[in-house]
Amino acid sequence: MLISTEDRLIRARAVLERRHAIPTDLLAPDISASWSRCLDYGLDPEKPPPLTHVAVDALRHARDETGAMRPLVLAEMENLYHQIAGSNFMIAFARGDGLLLDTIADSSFGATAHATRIQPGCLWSEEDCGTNALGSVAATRRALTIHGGEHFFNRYDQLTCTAAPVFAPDGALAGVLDASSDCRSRQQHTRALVSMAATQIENGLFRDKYRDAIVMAFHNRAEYLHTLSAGLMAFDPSGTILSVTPRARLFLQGLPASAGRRFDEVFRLPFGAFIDAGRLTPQSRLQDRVGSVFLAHLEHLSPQPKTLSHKAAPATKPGFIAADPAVITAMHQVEAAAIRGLPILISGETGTGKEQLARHAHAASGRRGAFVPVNCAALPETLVEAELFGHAEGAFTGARRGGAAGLVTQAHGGTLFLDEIGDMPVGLQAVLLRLLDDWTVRPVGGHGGRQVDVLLVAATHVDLTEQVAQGRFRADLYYRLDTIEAHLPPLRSRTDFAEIARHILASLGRTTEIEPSALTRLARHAWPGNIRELRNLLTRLTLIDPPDQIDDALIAHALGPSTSAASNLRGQTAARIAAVHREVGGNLSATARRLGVSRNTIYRALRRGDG
Ligand SMILES: Nc1ncnc2c1ncn2[C@@H]1O[C@H](COP(=O)(O)OP(=O)(O)OP(=O)(O)O)[C@@H](O)[C@H]1O
Repeated sequence: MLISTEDRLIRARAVLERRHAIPTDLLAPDISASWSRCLDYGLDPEKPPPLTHVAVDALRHARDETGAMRPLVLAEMENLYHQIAGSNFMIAFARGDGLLLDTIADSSFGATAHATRIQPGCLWSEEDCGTNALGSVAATRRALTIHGGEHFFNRYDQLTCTAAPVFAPDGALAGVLDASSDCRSRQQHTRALVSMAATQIENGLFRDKYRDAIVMAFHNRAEYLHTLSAGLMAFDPSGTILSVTPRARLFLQGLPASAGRRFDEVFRLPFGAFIDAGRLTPQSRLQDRVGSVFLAHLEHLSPQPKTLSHKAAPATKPGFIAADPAVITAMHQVEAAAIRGLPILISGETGTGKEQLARHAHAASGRRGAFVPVNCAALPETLVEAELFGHAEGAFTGARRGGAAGLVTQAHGGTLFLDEIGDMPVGLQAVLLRLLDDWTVRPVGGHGGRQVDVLLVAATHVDLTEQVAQGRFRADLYYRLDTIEAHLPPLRSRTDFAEIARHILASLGRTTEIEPSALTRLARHAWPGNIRELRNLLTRLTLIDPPDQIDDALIAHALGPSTSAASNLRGQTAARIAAVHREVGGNLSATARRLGVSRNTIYRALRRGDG
C-alpha cells in the first residue's frame, strides 16, 4: 500500500523518538543522513537543548569579520525579502559554523515564537539545533529544504526552511542564506530565489576579490551573458587564470580551467587577441579547446584604479582625510552600504568626524535629495514625532498653520542623519523602528501615510551594546540600525595625524607650515575633543596674525596645562557653561562655539543639570 509523505514522516518520527534509530526507507537521504549525524552528536530528539546565544560584542566582532561581504549579503537579503512576497516569513544569513549574523522578518513572522529563536547571535549549527536548513546546509554544502517534522526537534515542526550555501572565491564556505516560513506552499519558487541570491553574493565576492584583475563573463547564449547564469573567470595581464566560478567550471568541464593554468590552454585563441577583440566589441566569440562556442564579455580590461584599502593609495577625498587603515575601512564600509541604500551606524567619540563620514556616505550614494541632519539629543521629547514625521494643521498647541512636513519627508530621495541616536528616549525608539519597517511617514494628527525612500545614517558616541545591556536602547532597533557599523577611531590613535593637521590648515586658507617637532608634540596630545579640538586649536593659532611657521615652542605654549579646548571645558566649572549659555541668550550653538566644543557636549552638560 502506498503511504503519503506525511504518514511516512509521522512513522519515521515515531521510530526516531522511541528507538533513537533512523528509518532510512521512510526519509529522503539528506534528512536521514542529518538525523543520524544528530544522534552522533549525542542529541536527544525529545530533549532539545536550550538555544545558545553569543554575547552582543561577539556578534559585532563576527559581523565585522565578514568585511566587504556584509553589504553584499544584506542587499541580497533585502531583495529576497521583497521577492518572496506574502507574509509570515523571514530571511536569515549565518556564518558557516551556524552563527546567525542577520535576519529580516516580516511583522507577522516577527510575532511568532520562532522569531525569538531565529535572532542574530543565535547558533543554528546541527550540533546546536539538530536538523535545520542553516545547519544542515553548512554540513552538506548543498541547498536544502527542511519541512516541519523533518527538523530533528519537533519544536520546529511548524517551519519550512530553504537554504543555500554561499562560497567564497577560494571555495571556502562563506555562509548560508535561508528563507524560513510557516507555510509549505511555493517552496520550489523560494528555493530558486534563495539559490539565485546566493549566486549573486558569490559573484559579488568574486568581482570584489578580482577587482584589480581582468574579469571575463561568458555563456553559450548571448541573452544569458549578463545574468547569473554566466560563468566568470579572472586573469592576470599575462593570461594566467586566477580563479573560476563554479558556473564557469561547469561550462568548461574536462578542460584545465583552474588557477595557474593559461587562457590558451582552455580556449582556441591567444590571450592578446582576445583582449584586443574585447576592446573593440562588447561581446566576442570564443571557442574552447573541445569546440564549444561561447560569447564573452570583458568586465574590466585594465586593472581598476586601486581602491583605498591598498596601502599604496592613501586616501584623500575632498574634505575627508582617511589615510589611517581603520578610517579607510570605515569609509569603504560606508560607501558600499550607501550605494546599496542600507542603513549605516557610525560610532566614535565626539569630534571624530561622524557627521563628516555621514556626508561622505550621502555623496557616495549618488542620491539627489537632501542630507538632513537631526540631532536626537536636541529634539524636545514631546515634539520628536512631529519633527520627524510632520504634522497636520492643528494637531497640537503650537502646530504650524497648514501643518508641516517632517524631517523624514525632507530627506526623501536623500539621507537622514540621526546624530546621537543613543540619546533617543526608549518610547521614541519604537516609532523609529516602525519607520524602518515600512518607510511610511504618517504625520501627527493627519490621515494616511506616504512612502519615502531614505538612506538612514545614525551616529553614536556611546556604546550602543552597553545601552542595550542596560535596557536603555531597544535590542531590535539596535539590530536594525547596526546593519553596517563603521567605527571612527579617536584622533590619538590615528596614524594620519600629520595629514589631518595639514588639511585643516589648508582648509583654513593658511599657508602656515608646521615644524616636524611641533607636529610630534601635537600628535602626542590626548585630544579628548578629537579632530574638532585640533581644528579649534589651529584656528586659534592662526586666526590673528598667522605665523609663517608653527614651531614647537608655540605648540608647547598652546597646549600648556589645561589649554586644550576639551580639557579646558572639563576644568571649567558648571557655572562657566551656564554663564556662557546665559550670555549668549540660551543659544546652544553659540555657547558651543564660544567654548570651542561640540553642541552635543553642551547639550549633555546642560541636560545633566551641570548648568
Ligand atoms: N576625516 C576628516 N578630515 C578632515 N576633517 C575632518 C575629518 N573628520 C572630521 N573633520 C572635522 O572635524 C570636525 C568634527 O567633525 P564632525 O562634526 O563630523 O564630528 P562628530 O563625530 O560628528 O562630532 P559629534 O560627536 O560632536 O557630533 C569638523 O570640523 C570636521 O570638518
